[in-house]
Amino acid sequence: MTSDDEFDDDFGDIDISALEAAAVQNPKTSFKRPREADDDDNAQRAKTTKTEVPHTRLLARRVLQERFGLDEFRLKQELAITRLLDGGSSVVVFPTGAGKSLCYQVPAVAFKELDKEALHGSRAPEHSGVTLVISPLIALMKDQVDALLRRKIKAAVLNSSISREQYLMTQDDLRHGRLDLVYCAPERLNSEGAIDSLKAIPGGIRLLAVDEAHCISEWGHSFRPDYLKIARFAKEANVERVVCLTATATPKVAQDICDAFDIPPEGLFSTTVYRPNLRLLAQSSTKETDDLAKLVTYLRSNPGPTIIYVTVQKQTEKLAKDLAGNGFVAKPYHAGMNNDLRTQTQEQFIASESLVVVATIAFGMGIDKSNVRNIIHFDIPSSIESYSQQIGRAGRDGLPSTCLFNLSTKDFHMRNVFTYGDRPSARSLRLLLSDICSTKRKHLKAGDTFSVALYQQSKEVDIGAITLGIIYAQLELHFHLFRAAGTQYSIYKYETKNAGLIASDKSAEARVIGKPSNRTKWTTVPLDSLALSSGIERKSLVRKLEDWNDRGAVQLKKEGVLNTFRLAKPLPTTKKEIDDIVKHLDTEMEAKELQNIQRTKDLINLITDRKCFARALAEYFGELPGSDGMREECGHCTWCETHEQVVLPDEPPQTPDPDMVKKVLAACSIRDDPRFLAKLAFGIKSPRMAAEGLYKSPVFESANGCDFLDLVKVFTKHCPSTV
Ligand SMILES: Nc1ncnc2c1ncn2[C@@H]1O[C@H](COP(=O)(O)OP(=O)(O)OP(=O)(O)O)[C@@H](O)[C@H]1O
Repeated sequence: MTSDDEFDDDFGDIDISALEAAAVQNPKTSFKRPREADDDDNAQRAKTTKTEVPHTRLLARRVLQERFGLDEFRLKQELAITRLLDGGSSVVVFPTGAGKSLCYQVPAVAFKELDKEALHGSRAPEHSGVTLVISPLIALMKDQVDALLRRKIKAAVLNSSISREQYLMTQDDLRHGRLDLVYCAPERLNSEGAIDSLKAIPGGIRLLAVDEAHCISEWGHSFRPDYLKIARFAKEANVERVVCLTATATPKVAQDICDAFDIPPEGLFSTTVYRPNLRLLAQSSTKETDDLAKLVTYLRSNPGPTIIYVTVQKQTEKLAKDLAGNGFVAKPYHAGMNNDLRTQTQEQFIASESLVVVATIAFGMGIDKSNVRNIIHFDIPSSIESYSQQIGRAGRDGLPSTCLFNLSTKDFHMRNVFTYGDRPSARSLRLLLSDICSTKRKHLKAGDTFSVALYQQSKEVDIGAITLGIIYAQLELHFHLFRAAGTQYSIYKYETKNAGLIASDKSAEARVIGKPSNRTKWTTVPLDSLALSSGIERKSLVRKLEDWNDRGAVQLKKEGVLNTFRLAKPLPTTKKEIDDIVKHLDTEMEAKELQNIQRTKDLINLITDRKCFARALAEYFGELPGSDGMREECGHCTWCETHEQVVLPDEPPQTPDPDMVKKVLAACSIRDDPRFLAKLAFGIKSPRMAAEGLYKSPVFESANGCDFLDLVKVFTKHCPSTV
């Protein structure tokens, strides 16, 4: 289980290697970058930089007005944009909804204008280069691209949401320099083919925009190791300049971002998180308090569009129903709902003057609604950063809005489920490393590839999919064992639709694939062995099958996602080498767990301190008193209004009950993993627990009032063979 349903992972991009192969091979679209053109580009880049400076500010304003229909820049938009147009890189830290997107959209359009204006010749339009936007939010990319297309700005997405035809078309557009902006998810940089095609864009990557850039920092609240690959990519692809954007960056996180892309301090443009129109309230309650009644009273006296944040998907449904029972129009929203329903709820919310949406953190990113009147935290957010980002969605129109934090002792259990659930046990790490470095891969040398079915491996080693992804990224980035090379399907089968078309195909690939089975409806194509025996590349065979599918000769079915990795050196073989990696990973996971515990403490301290909330928030993000109009006291938070501390009821964790321990041990024969037993007793799900059918056992969550780490200690005594 993980708290990270904030982002849509792009793991669905699985036929990417085949698509890339198709795009590259298409003779109509293939592009060979002429040597002379490269050289010209470089020379012109050097020349134009000198002449651009006086024009850039005016040009940016003109693009803003003529292409985006807006009058003037906000905050430090103009400073950040001008710096980019002048050839520098920027880090932009503006609050939610402040207008970060324009900081890359305006330059993306302005580059072509700059080229036209340059005094000493210019790049040809098709050599103007592209702005590549990396964002973890697939839905948001699509919304932005649609909005840009409406403004006649040429933009496209490259992610798992698009069809094969759209993908090939976008690749073609890229190769011919027809796009101003292209959006993709960070996971795309796990594909060698995708990296190669981005590197081959004529005119190069003029600007790389990294959205949600706090994910780069290990100190950030949602560190994503794939983000570290962006900086590596930026160097390898010689991107001309970078803009990193985030709504939440402590000084440490901002520094990490600057360091990753070698951006000097003058490239950092940040504005205050202080929002004078937001009234920040907090109230505490005990396990016995009727929180629903309190919420209903609050909503009756604070009408208007409202988002209520809770932690788990089920709770969104229940609370929305409870509120509907009390006469409110309330809807749930979470990542598990189908896309149509999510879109419908989102659209209703945007149009509504009164709708209450009860949501997980999946709701809000990219929702451009100016009159949200209430943001309510009905659970404990994961960090001050998340809290700040979420309250930032209130009152974008500048009108008074309220943010209520309902802090209840009963919510700590769920927060801890997320905090402790993300860390795999040492046993799981050992199993994983033994599996990756198994003897079957002993013969592999640097440059060779190996493939893993991550979904299957996740179950076998009892590590959730997202954590597994993080570990693979660490093995790549910290241990330099291999590099992610892409994803592919393990099984290709087809049903014949037009036997004549297949029979008339005399290509080498068709010969190798052979005749369709006449005994079964579906013919399975053993791609790996055919490629090995024939010497024809696997991707050429895949391309042939896709081609048959496109021409209606067959209906193709693809199953079983495999992630492929290219070795940087032979995999470790000795027990010591493997143990060292396990130890290192375990130490890192422990540090991360402690960091997450501290994040919750920091947030609780902020709410329960004897201090103005708004001021404490601004200080957390490194703002000094007096900066940007921030006063000693905001005058309208719970502290400022009452000068009474919000007191968290003292409800210490229970001591693990020996009877409970006995029951857990009686219900489960596992004795090789104390963390597993502690998770079972505490109520944290895991792939192994699902396989053992233990969720329904009465012992699951039977010790939810205990401290999780106390439980680990108790169960360690019953697992003698583990360290
Ligand atoms: N200078 C401006 N003048 C008027 N409107 C603007 C300006 N800059 C941005 N906006 C508008 O503000 C809204 C929010 O912008 P945007 O989505 O870029 O914010 P953001 O900072 O990326 O927010 P988030 O953190 O939620 O992603 C958009 O409707 C955008 O058109």
